[in-house]
Amino acid sequence: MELIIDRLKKQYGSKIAVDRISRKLTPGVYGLLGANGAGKTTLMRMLCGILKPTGGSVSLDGFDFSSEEYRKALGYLPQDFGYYPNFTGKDFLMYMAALKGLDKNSAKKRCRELLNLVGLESVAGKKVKTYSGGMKQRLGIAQALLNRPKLLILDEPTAGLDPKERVRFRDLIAELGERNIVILSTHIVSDIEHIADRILMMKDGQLIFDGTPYEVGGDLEHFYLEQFGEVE
Ligand SMILES: Nc1ncnc2c1ncn2[C@@H]1O[C@H](COP(=O)(O)OP(=O)(O)OP(=O)(O)O)[C@@H](O)[C@H]1O
Repeated sequence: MELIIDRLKKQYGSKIAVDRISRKLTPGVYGLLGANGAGKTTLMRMLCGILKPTGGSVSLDGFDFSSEEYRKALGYLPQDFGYYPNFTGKDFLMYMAALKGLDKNSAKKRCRELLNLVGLESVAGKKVKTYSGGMKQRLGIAQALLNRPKLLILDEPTAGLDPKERVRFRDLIAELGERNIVILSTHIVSDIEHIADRILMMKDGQLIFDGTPYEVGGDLEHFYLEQFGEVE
């Protein structure tokens, strides 16, 4: 499986948010790191086909990102995910499953599996408005997995998770990354260090580093601050 990003660009007026990024990705977990405004969300939204690029293209195994095949292979957790507070966790997932075109029986089965996977089975019948931030985030991850995506894109997925949830999340992502392409963004360096196989660092719309946490030489936080000119 291969995701090919070719000279992808997004420009808003005179501001270039993503500056002709090219990269081939194979299965694994990719941590997209960058300061606020580096272009992470813009890049991810283009990879999800919900934001039209100014130039360039993206394809997954030869299918262009505007195609039905690409959309079917994609799972996405946006940064500002809209939950329905009066839905129960289970109803919310069933609703998302219907939107994604799953038939009722397979939706029921898949929802049960996913609630179990993200550890929400005991609160599945409770309303989302009673959930903690971390629980909502786990529900968001579950909905992104409904269609068994080959390409999973998660924008700031670790926001709001407590330490125990972080460990659970890390294990889940590592497992998914064995056979799928998982791209997750964050501006919290320590979150990515233990999760990602590769680190993609963004600054001013460009990829300024692409390598393994090992290549960084041990201290990612220091390396990151160096790249962003915040170390004397
Ligand atoms: N709709 C828009 N119109 C104009 N400029 C935009 C728009 N969306 C993003 N930008 C600009 O593009 C740049 C990249 O923004 P983006 O949201 O992709 O960054 P980010 O790395 O995701 O940051 P954050 O971590 O804050 O989400 C920023 O300078 C931002 O101000």
